[in-house]
Amino acid sequence: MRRLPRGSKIVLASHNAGKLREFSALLATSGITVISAGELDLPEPEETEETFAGNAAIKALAAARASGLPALADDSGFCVAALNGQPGVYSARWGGPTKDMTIAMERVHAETGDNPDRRASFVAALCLAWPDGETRAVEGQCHGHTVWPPRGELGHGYDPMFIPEGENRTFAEMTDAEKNSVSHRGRALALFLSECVEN
Ligand SMILES: O=P(O)(O)OP(=O)(O)OP(=O)(O)OC[C@H]1O[C@@H](n2cnc3c(O)ncnc32)[C@H](O)[C@@H]1O
Ligand SMILES: [Mg+2]
Repeated sequence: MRRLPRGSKIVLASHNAGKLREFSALLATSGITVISAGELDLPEPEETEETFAGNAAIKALAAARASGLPALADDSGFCVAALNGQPGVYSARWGGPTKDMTIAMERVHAETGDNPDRRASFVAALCLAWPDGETRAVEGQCHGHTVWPPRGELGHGYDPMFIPEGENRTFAEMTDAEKNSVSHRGRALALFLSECVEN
């Protein structure tokens, strides 16, 4: 399996500002240079798969083919036990056409109702795609529970309503560095660096 040489330039195939900020911190010391899909004016492909890995592959392949560079995509979501794992791969779509995350969090809260089961987790699937179509995927998870009302101004997405295991603050009350050290994305990226990048 091909590994990414140190010093490579790759496309980060995401249009989500919060993810891009976390990735740039996580990759800062990796020796990998990144350019975002937005900077290259790449279109956002439709995410038609039913799995995180499937949608990550769609995004990574589209960006790699359009740019001629290896591309790394992240497909992620919030999985709530009381909702049988929803919103899952539909996490962005629960925010409606403008991906309004306040609306998305309110929907999770409304649909959870008074169910005492507050367990939830974040999942991130990362896919590295090469312009010739080869792909490599890794996944990270972060378990915890939901809180309501939302708390904190940091982070993005569903962060204000999620407390990771062993913490009493929401992700939105933690700095990017604190969140990255335990998050689904931080864990997935650590695996990516060890399995997919030359040491
Ligand atoms: O597809 P790209 O361009 O990367 O951007 P996106 O925002 O559409 O990203 P996804 O399709 O992967 O959808 C993920 C959803 O899950 C949410 N999400 C993902 N990671 C998160 C995190 O670390 N904290 C909070 N919410 C997160 C995020 O807000 C999105 O609504
Ligand atoms: Mg998306």
